[in-house]
Amino acid sequence: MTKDLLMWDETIFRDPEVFETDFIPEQFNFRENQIKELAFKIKPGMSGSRPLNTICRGLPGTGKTTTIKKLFSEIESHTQRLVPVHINCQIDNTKFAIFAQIYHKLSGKSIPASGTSFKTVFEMLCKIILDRNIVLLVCLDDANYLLYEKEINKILYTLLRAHEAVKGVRIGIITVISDMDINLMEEVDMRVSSVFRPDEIYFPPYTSDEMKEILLQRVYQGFYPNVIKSAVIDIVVEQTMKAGDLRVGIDLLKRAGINAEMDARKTIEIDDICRAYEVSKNIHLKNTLKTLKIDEMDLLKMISDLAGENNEITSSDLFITVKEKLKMGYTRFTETVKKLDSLRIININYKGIRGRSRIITLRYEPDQIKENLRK
Ligand SMILES: Nc1ncnc2c1ncn2[C@@H]1O[C@H](COP(=O)(O)OP(=O)(O)OP(=O)(O)O)[C@@H](O)[C@H]1O
Repeated sequence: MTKDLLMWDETIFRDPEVFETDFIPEQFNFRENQIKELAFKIKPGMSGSRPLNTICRGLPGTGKTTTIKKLFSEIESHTQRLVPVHINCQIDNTKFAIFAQIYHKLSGKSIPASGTSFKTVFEMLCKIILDRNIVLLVCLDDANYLLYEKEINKILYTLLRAHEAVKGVRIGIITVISDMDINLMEEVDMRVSSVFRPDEIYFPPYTSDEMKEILLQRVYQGFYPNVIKSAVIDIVVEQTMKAGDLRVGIDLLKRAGINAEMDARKTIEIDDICRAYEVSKNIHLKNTLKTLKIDEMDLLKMISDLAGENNEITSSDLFITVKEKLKMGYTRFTETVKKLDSLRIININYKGIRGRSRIITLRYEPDQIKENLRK
């Protein structure tokens, strides 16, 4: 019986890979300007000069990482002079871990887990750069993760001033930020800002038509013909726009396809999408929560606790508790509430004749939020 199930080779997926999170699409529309701009900043590195520093900014799922990965593979296919290194700061978020990753990329070797000082790693790295006469281009993706412990200052300072420590070393930096409220230049100290001077490249959210075209492309590549009707795709687009993150739509297609296959059907129906959405909608939540600062997470957890007890939450009552338990000031409190609203995690409704009293409600189940808060 098990054998029959596993060997059943009829599938509606032509290429399941296209629904994976690390899939790099061949066709990458609506980001031509960003690619062009970033290429222009990087270009000096191709002939041995230092690339210009940049900040790529945009909400989650707006194609920042894909743009960079595409450009990096283009660089690698044209030159060995400029060496791009992509760092995922969600995973590597200390100075040592980041430089160890860069060393690994350049040498193919890992740093021994213990006993190697940062100074040694740095010197080994600079030696490779000089010996091979290369220019380094480091992308700090999801750099918001470096802000928590102010680690960003140590990392940027070391990268930006490397040429002062070792003459001839050239390094360009791309930082990627998915939090629209963070002004990186305000977060770094003077020693860094005086040499960093990045240009910003903005990645706007996709419109509904753009989302539809991107998702249609995945459908053509990922499913066999006629697996999903146009009207059903429209619902996927609608749900994706509601969540505000393209990843939700891609995940939704994959899960809906699996749902249809589990029922041994050859077409994806609306019900498959609705069932899938219950899981896929968390992708956006997870991506959004990861961009929050610690005190913002604390406030959200408090709202979730109160909402879980079926309380009506007015902003004035909430502030009394917040002031007492989180020691948060009023300005920061209103800023954070506004941010949670703009990220579509909470809703703010105005109540009362003069509309002064604000009621806060969650857009998700309280438990769903608490489960996805990393802490
Ligand atoms: N223009 C596009 N065409 C096709 N697929 C796209 C496009 N933009 C984004 N995607 C897809 O959407 C998903 C998210 O893209 P990406 O990781 O590049 O976003 P991001 O802005 O870096 O997000 P985050 O800030 O959360 O890291 C990926 O699966 C990517 O393939």
